Amino acid sequence: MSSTAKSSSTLAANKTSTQSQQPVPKNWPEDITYLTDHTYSAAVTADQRTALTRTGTADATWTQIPPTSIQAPSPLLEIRTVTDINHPAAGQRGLFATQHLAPDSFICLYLGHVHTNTMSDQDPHSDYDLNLDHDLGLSVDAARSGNESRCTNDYRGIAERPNAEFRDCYVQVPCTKRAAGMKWERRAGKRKAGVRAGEEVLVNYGKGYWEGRKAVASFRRDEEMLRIAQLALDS
Ligand SMILES: C[S@@+](CC[C@H](N)C(=O)[O-])C[C@H]1O[C@@H](n2cnc3c(N)ncnc32)[C@H](O)[C@@H]1O
Repeated sequence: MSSTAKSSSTLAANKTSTQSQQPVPKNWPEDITYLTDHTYSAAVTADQRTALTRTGTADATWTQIPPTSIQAPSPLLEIRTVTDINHPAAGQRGLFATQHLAPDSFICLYLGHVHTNTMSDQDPHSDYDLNLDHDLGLSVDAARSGNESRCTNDYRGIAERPNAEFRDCYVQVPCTKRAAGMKWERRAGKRKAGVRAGEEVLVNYGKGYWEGRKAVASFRRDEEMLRIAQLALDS
């Protein structure tokens, strides 16, 4: 599963996550912890964390997202329950733009629990797992905790093409070892071609995602999940 501000009154601030007094977006699922930054599995090593930090010039083209562009909840987005019965994810949640999101503009980070890709540290059944760094063997799972991004659906069966995509970017995180007290650390963020106000934000999960879901559905003998995965693969 990679722009700016409207009144925060479009997002309810009357509920809080279980861990803090952090306001959560309207329609946020009650059983999911709302995050404002990643959490990390104990299996993620200090070396892996360091490798996520911007050090060299090879990745200098990656966008640095200024802290002012990252708001939680995001005023750019609204989580809605999909009521259109022709929508393949009807009854589930989807993510919608509250205003026009300009082409190539930053939309939202994909936050969740960063884990290693070892069998013991991942949930193969998760529908919310996004690769963070293949070489480092790290992914982000938003199955139990995350932010608005976890509600982004795949474009298959909904639109002709995706209108957003996940791109690598950097955000500033606190660092006591740096004189500035901050360093740039890698994240996945959504941006792309432009999304009209009220339009659903859709990405391309990739065929591999749906093939994986199909395999899990077959293993679980979950007919409904199998049907959805096959539909997505056929569309
Ligand atoms: C990351 S979640 C997306 C948010 C999800 N709709 C929700 O309510 O939390 C991924 C799951 O959403 C559903 N989904 C997303 N895009 C879909 C599509 N194009 N067709 C059918 N189901 C889709 C599938 O159940 C998939 O496993």
